[in-house]
Amino acid sequence: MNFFQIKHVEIPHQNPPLGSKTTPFGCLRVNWGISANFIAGLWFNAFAGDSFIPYYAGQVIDGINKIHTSQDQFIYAITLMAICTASRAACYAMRTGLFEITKIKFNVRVRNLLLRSITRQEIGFFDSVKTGEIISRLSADTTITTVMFVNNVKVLIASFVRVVAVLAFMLWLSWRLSILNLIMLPIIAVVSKVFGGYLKKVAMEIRTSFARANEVADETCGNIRTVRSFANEDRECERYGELLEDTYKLHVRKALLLGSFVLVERSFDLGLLVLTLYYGGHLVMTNTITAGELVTFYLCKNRFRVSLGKLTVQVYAKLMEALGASIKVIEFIDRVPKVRNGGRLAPSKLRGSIEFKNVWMSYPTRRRAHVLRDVSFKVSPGEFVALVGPSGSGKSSCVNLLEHFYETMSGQVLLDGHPIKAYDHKFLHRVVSLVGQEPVLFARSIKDNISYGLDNCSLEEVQRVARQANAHQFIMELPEGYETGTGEKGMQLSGGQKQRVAIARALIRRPAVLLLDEATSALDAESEQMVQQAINNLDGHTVIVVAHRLSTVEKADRIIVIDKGRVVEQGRHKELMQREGTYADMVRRQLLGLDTSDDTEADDD
Ligand SMILES: Nc1ncnc2c1ncn2[C@@H]1O[C@H](COP(=O)(O)OP(=O)(O)OP(=O)(O)O)[C@@H](O)[C@H]1O
Repeated sequence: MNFFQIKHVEIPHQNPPLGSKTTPFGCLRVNWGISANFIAGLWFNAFAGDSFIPYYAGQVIDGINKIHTSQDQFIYAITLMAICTASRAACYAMRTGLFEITKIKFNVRVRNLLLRSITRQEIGFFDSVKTGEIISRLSADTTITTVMFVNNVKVLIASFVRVVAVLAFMLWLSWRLSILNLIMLPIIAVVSKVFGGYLKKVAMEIRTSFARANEVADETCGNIRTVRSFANEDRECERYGELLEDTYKLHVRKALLLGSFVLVERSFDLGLLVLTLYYGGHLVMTNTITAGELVTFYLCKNRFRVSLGKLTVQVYAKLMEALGASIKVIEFIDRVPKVRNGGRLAPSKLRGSIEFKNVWMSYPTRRRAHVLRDVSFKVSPGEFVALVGPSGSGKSSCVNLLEHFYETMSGQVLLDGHPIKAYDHKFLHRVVSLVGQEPVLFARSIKDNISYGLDNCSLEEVQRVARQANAHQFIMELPEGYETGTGEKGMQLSGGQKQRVAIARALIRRPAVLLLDEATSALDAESEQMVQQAINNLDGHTVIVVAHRLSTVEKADRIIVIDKGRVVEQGRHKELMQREGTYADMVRRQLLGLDTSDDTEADDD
């Protein structure tokens, strides 16, 4: 952990190996040139400023006493004092500039490492950690960590050097007066330790409390339409206010702690001042030291106390506070994802066969609820398969496994005979494309949304897939065509338009496996039929469709019926209708306009 060793901050282009410790404190690079100058500057600063200036101030006093016999000592002392002051100012300027650069470099590095680590976490992590907390860690906590840390390391080094230099000078001036001043050190150390411990705890609570308030603000602003439609703005603001009130109370606790600490420290200081002047006056009267030396000692003692105070209150206590804020940041940076994307398999050709082999699954947040139970089925290359079943039966969970968002508890999900996790992360998501239930678009142009994650995609290619997804016509009717912005999360498009853009985004990758999870649910019958037609015409792609509207999957090569996490039937539409089982019942209920979406919650085992 060397904070002077900064040449440049390298942001790794590749992810650091999983499990490797990547704390920001360990990754600053070395520039010995700057470090050496820097340390030398600080030493000189400390010596010149804090030892020689008081020394020559004392010499000036003694020079004044002898001014009637010679002016030399007086002039000499003033000249050297001026030189020391100028050098000190130059060193101070250098130190300030270097630390400002260090601070921003450190901040940039911590933020980069944090986002890089967060985006590598498994999807289950985002089920339990809310976006508001992540944003809070990324913004406020990284700033506190880096600004406080670097600022205090600056003060720590400067104060430490000053304490050592000034103490040596004080001992040289008068060991008696020095010892008198040193007896307070152990007491201050104990007091600092106790207060520092409390401060670290409060600082952590403050950060967590801020993160909670941020979660509410993030949720409210992110879902403002829902909040407005329930006229719940005031309630949300009250919730936010209550959480901020908690933060305020914690800040009051911190202020009281700091105040008490300063009070204790200043009381020691006052007692010591009286003792030093009393005993120092006695030494001058007995001709052990001169009046000028007492002035020098007094000035040195003040600097010693200020520096020691900084080492304790400002540095120790504030470093503890920074540590409180940084614990979560470092924890997130060092977190090893529970689902590893460490596969290396990336064959040049993928046929697109899929097999679920005795798969059991539960979500990390509800370990005991099995959402898939011994699920087994096969999908051949180029087959069009539909997953149907009541709401909550586990259809999307199958899709989640195929995307390697989660891992199975037991059993295997195979793609072309290899476990999904054996595939390279980037390769897998190029050959397996998903259009989810609520597709999310990014706040950029339609063209950029369709070509998301791909480099050098031509407009012709984008238009080709947009036509396939039945989106071209509505896009051309927009004021700026393919350059039209979609707004945050695609809010400036209708649900059906969003779905068509999302389908085009999946098709442009020419995936070997296309997963459509209720991807056409927001389309009108005509658009749905056209998109469906396009999907049916896809050649050489394996297509898995999750659908509630059973009329859309009648033409599927195979329909797999899932109920309560188990495969209960499979076959073509006709076969299943003849079987008079769950599927036939669902179709009949839908034809009669009855609800088929009775929830089948996973049972706790
Ligand atoms: N991220 C999650 N964390 C915990 N439980 C989840 C999560 N996602 C889904 N579940 C639970 O898993 C079960 C199966 O959900 P899944 O989304 O697979 O059902 P589905 O058949 O696709 O339902 P629908 O047709 O309504 O989309 C449900 O009980 C659901 O509550």
